[in-house]
Amino acid sequence: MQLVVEGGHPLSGEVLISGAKNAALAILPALAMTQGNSLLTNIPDIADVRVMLRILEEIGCAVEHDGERVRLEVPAHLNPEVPYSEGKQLRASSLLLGPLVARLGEARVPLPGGCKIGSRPIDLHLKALEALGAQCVVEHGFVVARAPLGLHGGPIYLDFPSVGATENAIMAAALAQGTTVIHNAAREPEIVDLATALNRFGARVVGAGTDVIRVKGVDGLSGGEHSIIPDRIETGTYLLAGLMGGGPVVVSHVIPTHIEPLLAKLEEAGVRLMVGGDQVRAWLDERPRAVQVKTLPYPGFPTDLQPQITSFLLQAEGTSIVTERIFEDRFGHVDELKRLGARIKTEGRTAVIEGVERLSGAPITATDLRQGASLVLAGLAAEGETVIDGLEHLDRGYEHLEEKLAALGARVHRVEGIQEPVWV
Ligand SMILES: CC(=O)N[C@H]1[C@@H](OP(=O)(O)OP(=O)(O)OC[C@H]2O[C@@H](n3ccc(=O)[nH]c3=O)[C@H](O)[C@@H]2O)O[C@H](CO)[C@@H](O)[C@@H]1O
Ligand SMILES: C=C(OP(=O)(O)O)C(=O)O
Repeated sequence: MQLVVEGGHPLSGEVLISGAKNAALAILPALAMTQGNSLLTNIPDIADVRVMLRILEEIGCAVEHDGERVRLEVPAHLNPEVPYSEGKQLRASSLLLGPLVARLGEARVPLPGGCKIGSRPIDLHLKALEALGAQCVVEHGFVVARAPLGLHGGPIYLDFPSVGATENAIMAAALAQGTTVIHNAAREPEIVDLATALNRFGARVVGAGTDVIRVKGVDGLSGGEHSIIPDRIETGTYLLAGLMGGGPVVVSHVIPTHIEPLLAKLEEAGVRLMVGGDQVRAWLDERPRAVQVKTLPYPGFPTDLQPQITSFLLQAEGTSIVTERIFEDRFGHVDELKRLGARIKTEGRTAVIEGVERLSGAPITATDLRQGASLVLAGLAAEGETVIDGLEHLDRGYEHLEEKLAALGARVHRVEGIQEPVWV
């Protein structure tokens, strides 16, 4: 499958943002700690969610998935082993470690997959679980965590505010005996959404959204209902997509405070913004100005929007500097963007972008989710056709990508294996 983007047609109009991939992928594993029936709404219909639902079925849950609603029935007995083929496809499969070891006293989870943007160890997850009394080893490709006598609360000090380690720590602590205090916790909105959902199911988590989170363990969790927060990364992606041609574009059903780090940067670049209720409107009256961007844990600029803002800055006036501080290998878009005429140099974790007035379409390859999104954005601005391979990466995290872009006036379509020219 390839995505053909016919560039040079400015986007305008409104796009409805889906539920957050990274919140859904934390709250679905949390349900493995509950017993009974639950309903999650505003679930994004994306490949990663479908894989997570298959995993939940394989460990014993009954799943009904209908568009943006998921009903889950969790029985008293669950299988502690996450199937290898599914588990290794996702980074978020690691988020079943905490719930399964807390509930069953044992978890067997394959070393996770996800975007290849650095080495992505899970040492901080394991250190957190060990602080609660679990013993963790890697055997035959699986992380095995054991706590036959149950977990007990205590202090957890994270060396880095890792999103996944914070989530695993909260979930494990929710069913541990006594109180856990997580220091240097990640503050991302998805952590707050996880805590909100857990509290609805009967957990006692306070402080989510700050760097100290307290969890008082309870004996069990019931099911419940929860609606997933809007996806701040999808929100940013569509704002930037609209701005590739000047806009105006409106993103709806969003939480504007969650994208403040992006909005601040866009204002600096000269973007005009109107924020109201659950909508943000953005447009440009003139060519954007170059800016400096540095990714940081929330509330810093999100690494998951770094590739997309890099594409936006390709056409800015002046020289922009983008520094990636979260992942050591997240410039996979740079070489592909150069094929479209971008002027970028990377040195270590920094990219220096000299704005150009014109990009031109070419065949290019998506190799991870947000890198792929940045190629689509550049393709929208490039003259002629850009043909993008590797759509499976985009499908992991963007719901109805072509339909949403087409509704904004983009000329994009999917084709089955385009015939390469044959040279004789
Ligand atoms: C499914 C999900 O929610 N994915 C998100 C989550 O990934 P993820 O939870 O994997 O990201 P982390 O916050 O854990 O990773 C941040 C940094 O910490 C390092 N690290 C992390 C854990 C660990 O045990 N040891 C360690 O060294 C990582 O290699 C990375 O350099 O947060 C990232 C940072 O906002 C986002 O880009 C991902 O979209
Ligand atoms: C890095 C990402 O996802 P994952 O952690 O699932 O690989 C992302 O969503 O940009």
